[in-house]
Amino acid sequence: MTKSMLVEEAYVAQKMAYVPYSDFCVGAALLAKNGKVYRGCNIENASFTPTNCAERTAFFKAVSEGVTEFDAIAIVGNKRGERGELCAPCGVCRQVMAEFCDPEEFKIILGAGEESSVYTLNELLPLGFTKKNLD
Ligand SMILES: O=c1ccn([C@H]2C[C@H](O)[C@@H](CO)O2)c(=O)[nH]1
Ligand SMILES: [Zn+2]
Repeated sequence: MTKSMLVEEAYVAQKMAYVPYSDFCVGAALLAKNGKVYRGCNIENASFTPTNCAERTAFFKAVSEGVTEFDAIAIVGNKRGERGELCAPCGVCRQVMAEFCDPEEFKIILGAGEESSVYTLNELLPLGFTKKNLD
């Protein structure tokens, strides 16, 4: 599974975004260590706060099927009809990543068209609070 293949999977996921309030469509494709890809889209709600980001949709699909080890996630996001800019994960999604992913090994791939940038969790969530703090 190459970087660009995973970004393409994120674009497939983005098509399912349920976004009647923001019109901001996000897709994520989470690559598990077992080789499976879990796709997620954002799902909004009239009550706003129940909205789930694409990244967490992908994580919760995987974890709810017993899969908890991951290599990478690709994320794409843009307003409907606009050309994609890089879409970085929100703080809540970074925290969910920190629960399951190695801060240096897990790759966060932000895609926009043919372009992509890769980050580690340590770069996007420095000094994070994790289960290590509870030991
Ligand atoms: O990384 C992000 C950032 C935002 N959103 C969603 C939440 C909401 O539906 C819309 C606007 O914030 O985008 C995501 O899914 N992932
Ligand atoms: Zn989020």
